[in-house]
Amino acid sequence: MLLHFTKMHGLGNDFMVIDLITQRARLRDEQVRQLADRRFGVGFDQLLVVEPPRDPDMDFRYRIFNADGSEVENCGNGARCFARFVLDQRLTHKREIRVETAGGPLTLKVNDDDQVTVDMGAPRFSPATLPFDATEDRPLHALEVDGETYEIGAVSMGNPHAVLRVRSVDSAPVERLGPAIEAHPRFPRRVNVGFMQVVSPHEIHLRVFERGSGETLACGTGACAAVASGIRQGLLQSPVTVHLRGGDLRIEWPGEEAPLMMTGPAERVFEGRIALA
Ligand SMILES: N[C@@H](CCC[C@H](N)C(=O)O)C(=O)O
Repeated sequence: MLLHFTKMHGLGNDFMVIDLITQRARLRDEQVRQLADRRFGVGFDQLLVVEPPRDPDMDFRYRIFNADGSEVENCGNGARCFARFVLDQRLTHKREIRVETAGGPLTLKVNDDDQVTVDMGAPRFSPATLPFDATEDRPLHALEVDGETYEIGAVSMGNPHAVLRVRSVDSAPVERLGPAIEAHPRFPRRVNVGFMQVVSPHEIHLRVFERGSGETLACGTGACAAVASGIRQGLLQSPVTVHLRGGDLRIEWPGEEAPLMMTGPAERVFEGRIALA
């Protein structure tokens, strides 16, 4: 059976997007991993699946799978691509779209300049929400990795994030510390790891080693988590421009229970058909 797909990206964080409203398919973990392979498959950081909503108040259900086949709760860059996809494919004519995700409902707005603004909900800092094995909810937690202690912010954006402040993203030990923190036993469901360089209260550089996908050129939920953690620590003030390797995101957060708003681009690259093995 041939499955129609669209290849998209948000700041170089790339996606295979499949419409399972007009097509039928059931993907096994190993098929996701094969499709994600950049040599033997289509190649992507995440697979995004568009389905009909289960809740009648929502417009769509949107499921997210990492390149390693694991299903996850949330994806910020994916949410923007999702919004462009359902409009471009004429699955909706709405420019403000409500979607169900495994991490909770999201509201997406396609702006007149075609940038997409996503209401990402409020960040959660309580260790149990990630989950993270810690007794207290604090702005920074000491985490021991390979005999050294690092101070990390722990933030849930529906999905779990550890944020580590570094002097420079260029010299940050992303390849060494990323996988070690991702699989740290204090994060029983693993974690996305952000390396944040503060430039000014309104500007940071960020690299993210993503759970289940490795380092990506950009991570939307990672950008939100870094800004929330930076504001909570008194290092940043809303709005914040986040410079990622693939480009910039604008993040706004008034604080407390208010939602984080993320604005950035979403691009279609090509379309194709593939036979499922
Ligand atoms: N690229 C994403 C996040 C995708 C999911 C993440 N790897 C996880 O496992 O939670 C983004 O833009 O937010």
